[in-house]
Amino acid sequence: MKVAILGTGSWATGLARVLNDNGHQVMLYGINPDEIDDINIRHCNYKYFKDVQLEETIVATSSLEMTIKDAHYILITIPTQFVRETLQKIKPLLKEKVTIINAAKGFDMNTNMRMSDTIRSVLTEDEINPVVSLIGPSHAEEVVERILTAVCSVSLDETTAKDVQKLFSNHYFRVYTSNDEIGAEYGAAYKNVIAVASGVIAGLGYGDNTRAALITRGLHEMSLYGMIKGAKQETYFGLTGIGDLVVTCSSVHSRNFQAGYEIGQSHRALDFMTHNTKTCEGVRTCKVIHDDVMSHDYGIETPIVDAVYEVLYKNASPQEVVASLMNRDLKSEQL
Ligand SMILES: NC(=O)C1=CN([C@@H]2O[C@H](COP(=O)(O)OP(=O)(O)OC[C@H]3O[C@@H](n4cnc5c(N)ncnc54)[C@H](OP(=O)(O)O)[C@@H]3O)[C@@H](O)[C@H]2O)C=CC1
Ligand SMILES: O=C(CO)COP(=O)(O)O
Repeated sequence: MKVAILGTGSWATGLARVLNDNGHQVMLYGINPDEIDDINIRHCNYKYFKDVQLEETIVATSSLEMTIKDAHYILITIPTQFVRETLQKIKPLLKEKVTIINAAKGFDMNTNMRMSDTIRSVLTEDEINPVVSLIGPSHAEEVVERILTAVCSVSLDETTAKDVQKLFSNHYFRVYTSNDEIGAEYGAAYKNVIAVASGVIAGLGYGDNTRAALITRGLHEMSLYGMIKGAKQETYFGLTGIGDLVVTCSSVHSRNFQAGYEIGQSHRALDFMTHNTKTCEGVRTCKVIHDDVMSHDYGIETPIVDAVYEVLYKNASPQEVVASLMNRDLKSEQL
């Protein structure tokens, strides 16, 4: 099978290795000449993985047309803000029906739609098979080292979910199926905001108790929000829920965690917000969710998202925001 992979960043490279290990033909589409040359000439991706030697069968190009040509699958591994424009470029190039597999986590830049809806708003049923998302606790830095990982192939269509499950699964990469597209996609986006908060509390010097409390209350908050959107509650006890939340809140590999850490250490977000160039989708996701909750009467509270919003967008002191979170009215855990 040929898989066209959008992006030459960390997740594109990590998943390219999984697919290459499984005997599939992979071609990466990139916009960064250094990353493309690294992959094609030096067989590495030095910017992201200093010590990893890649297989020569993993190739990259700046030609979207060459990447898409004869591809059975198109894997989206670019940041969410570029997904719509890239799909619009792909649309006229499609000759046969393909399966789009989304691995990006967040919302569309223009419409704030989740990713599967964004894909379906650009590409029609005549052009693509049912959309699949690959979501779960998986940092590229570990996948590229073939460290045991489990994720979900999420689709409204069971047959396509199973097809993608088979495509990726191997002895170090285990894929489950799920049909809760809404739950998985809102969870994958929401957990990035909680990961920023986790970095902030680490940067401020708090400990394991604090992180455990944050993850637990973060899960509660993200499941309430997901269910408002139509998610199944049980999804939040699975790989796309608690699994993805734990890995992103606890790992030094997470750019969202790193962002929060930097902010916690520097006691203000202004510097980070002005200078950051890394993929850190929790920053925008925080605003999307905050604005959505503020403008609707959903009947839920989102104190962690609100706190991160204050820090990122109002330049509030992280220390003071944490103190005010702790000083809220006491309540039952179920609320
Ligand atoms: N890294 C991970 O472990 C995981 C990431 N994800 C998700 O995958 C998505 C990609 O993240 P990740 O790989 O980490 O990000 P990276 O920052 O590592 O890589 C992003 C890549 O996309 C390229 N790019 C940017 N814009 C375009 C465009 N318009 N067309 C083609 N390529 C483009 C970048 O080029 P340049 O270098 O020039 O900017 C870079 O090569 C995100 O949504 C993330 O949440 C999901 C699970 C795990
Ligand atoms: O989604 C991820 C892990 O599942 C990647 O998280 P970061 O974007 O924070 O690195």
